[in-house]
Amino acid sequence: MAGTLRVLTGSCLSRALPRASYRIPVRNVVSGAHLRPLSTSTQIFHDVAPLRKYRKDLLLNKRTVGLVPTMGALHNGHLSLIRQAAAENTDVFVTVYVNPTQFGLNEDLASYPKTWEADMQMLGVLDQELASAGKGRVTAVFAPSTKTMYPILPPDSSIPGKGSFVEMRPLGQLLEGASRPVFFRGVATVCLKLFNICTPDRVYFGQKDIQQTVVIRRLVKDFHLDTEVRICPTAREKDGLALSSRNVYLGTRRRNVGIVLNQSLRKAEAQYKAGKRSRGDILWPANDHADKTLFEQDALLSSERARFEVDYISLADPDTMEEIEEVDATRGAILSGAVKMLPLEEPQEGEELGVGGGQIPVRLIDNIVLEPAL
Ligand SMILES: Nc1ncnc2c1ncn2[C@@H]1O[C@H](COP(=O)(O)OP(=O)(O)OP(=O)(O)O)[C@@H](O)[C@H]1O
Ligand SMILES: CC(C)(CO)[C@@H](O)C(=O)[O-]
Ligand code: BAL
Repeated sequence: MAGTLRVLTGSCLSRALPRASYRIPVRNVVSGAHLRPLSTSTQIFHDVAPLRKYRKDLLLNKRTVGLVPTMGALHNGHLSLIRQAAAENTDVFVTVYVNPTQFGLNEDLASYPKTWEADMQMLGVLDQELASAGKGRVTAVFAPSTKTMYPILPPDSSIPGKGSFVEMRPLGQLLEGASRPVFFRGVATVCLKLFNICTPDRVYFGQKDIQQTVVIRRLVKDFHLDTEVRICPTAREKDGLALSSRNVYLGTRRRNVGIVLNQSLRKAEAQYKAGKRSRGDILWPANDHADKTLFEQDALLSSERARFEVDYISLADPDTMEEIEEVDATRGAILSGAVKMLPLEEPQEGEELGVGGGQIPVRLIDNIVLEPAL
């Protein structure tokens, strides 16, 4: 049902923290069985048993836990999830774990940004803000090792991979899953583990990764997990670019062209808002804009251009992510897309190139929910 896609609205995006303001020191690392009594300050856990004990104590004290799973490299999108979790729970658990099984063998696991110190400082600043606002607090950060998360067999990212996995077919094989064949298997598997460890009352995910939210809803429903799934709106730059940990690799030239995805989706959305319902009518301006932008870039000198490939621009059913020919206005639909920003061919002296000198390909995703129109 379209209702399952409801994205929270409200103030969770309202206060962005400037990165320059990180000053709060990391506190309370807990790696063994020893635990401090319940406290308002953030504790960092690396192991399952002490976190479970901590969680149990919270339950006995009738406190509620909102879980925000992340892969670190925190930005204001993550913070918006945490603010929402803090508005709805007494305690927020943030997990920081770059899960290897969701990266295919040729994907960017090795280069995925790792900014632990900055992340902890960011959480410290945010937690102070939450304390002043009298909201729930970030009381636990769970940053497990891979041995902890995969205790029996080492993680295997190959398609026939050995191990214990959760798979959703065909949902996990569509769209993002078509380009990243082990992605949703890895996401569903690690989230099941995190949910089992943290037993959250609510879990918080960003709309930016819309197919992931559909996978998580499916996981919770199909496996009867006792938690509520909450989806928060996509935090964006002023021009509409979705915040993403991987944006640090873009550099100015690719970042300016990368907005093409959001622009294309908005053109499709305008068609829906104007009353169009057929796939062709909705998608053509999006494809047209992407094609024209691609053409423009190709025509530039290699020292000036930022080339990209469009992976998909999709109009899909909100529950199954399967392509649709016509939008049922009682259910709405999901417009989504992915582009791959290619390495710069000729980086220029003095150019702002981003992390990796403009040479790391960057996959950008975005989406717009077409709300039921009745
Ligand atoms: N711009 C955003 N707005 C709202 N939520 C976001 C945004 N970006 C990420 N999230 C959410 O934060 C959670 C953790 O995401 P993750 O740590 O992978 O960050 P990311 O920015 O999505 O990184 P990546 O570059 O890997 O896509 C997910 O639920 C994701 O949807
Ligand atoms: C949900 C998640 C933390 C699982 O590793 C990851 O896919 C992400 O950050 O979106
Ligand atoms: N935000 C989704 C995590 C990933 O791209 O691997």
